[in-house]
Amino acid sequence: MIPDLRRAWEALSRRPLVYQLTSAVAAGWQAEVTAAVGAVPVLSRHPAEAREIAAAADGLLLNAGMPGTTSPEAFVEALAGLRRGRPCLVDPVGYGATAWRREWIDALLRARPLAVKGNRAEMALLGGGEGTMRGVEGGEARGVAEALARLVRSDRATLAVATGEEDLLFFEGRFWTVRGGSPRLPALPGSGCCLGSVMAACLAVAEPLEAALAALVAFRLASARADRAAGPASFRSEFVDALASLDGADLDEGSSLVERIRP
Ligand SMILES: Nc1ncnc2c1ncn2[C@@H]1O[C@H](COP(=O)(O)OP(=O)(O)O)[C@@H](O)[C@H]1O
Ligand SMILES: Cc1ncsc1CCOP(=O)(O)O
Repeated sequence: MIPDLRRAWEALSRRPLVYQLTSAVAAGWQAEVTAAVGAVPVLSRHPAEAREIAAAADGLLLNAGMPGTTSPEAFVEALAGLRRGRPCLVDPVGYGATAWRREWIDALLRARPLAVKGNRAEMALLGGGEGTMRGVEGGEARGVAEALARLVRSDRATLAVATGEEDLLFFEGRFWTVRGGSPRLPALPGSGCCLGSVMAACLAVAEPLEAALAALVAFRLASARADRAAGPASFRSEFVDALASLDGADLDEGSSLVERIRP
């Protein structure tokens, strides 16, 4: 049975506060989509206040995209401040691009976040498969499903997601896929970062599987609605409008994009 995505989406009306340590290149868009789905974004990057902000947050997003010199310290502080039972999502942007980033993200996963989500190459590399990275752009990937399962079974996260033409999710021993949407979405730098923001918001108010699938489906639905935009800039704003317009009934309907599979 497909999990209740409507329930997860409608729970966003509780307006969770989502603390997001993320890249400057995507931060504005991430704040925008967080607000568009009804959640409340906060994005300070200073280590001196990260613990206090995290303590007040309903959920935390750690995005490794564009680290500054104090990011590792700020991430550690945020993890220390997050209240027990509140979810943390790690987005391992650019995993494998440099040795330093690889070690930094490996260390983050030792804190056992609830969820980890990246593109196929990032997730393959993170979980011991094969992948190529060009800057933060993912290329070829092999062994993605095995990598997701390995990440969860080795206790580095409870739920793992690899995005791509078809999103793949692993949770409690089961694989799920999500299809559809517009290929114009991944062409925009920061679209995966935005997915991390909405997924973190959903995780703050709903059960992990429902929450993660609701965010994945919402992105597919909204990108399909924006698909006819004239160019990348209008696609982006139509995508945000579409995301803001989604309701529980849309998510019910969008459940048809989800499938449970046995790879
Ligand atoms: N071929 C595709 N068609 C539709 N949506 C896609 C496609 N590839 C990726 N997506 C979606 O675009 C967003 C960004 O995914 P992706 O490019 O894989 O990650 P990243 O931006 O982190 O590299 C996600 O919401 C993902 O589901
Ligand atoms: C271009 C770029 N450089 C560092 S982070 C970043 C954004 C990557 O965002 P996404 O992985 O969501 O496309």
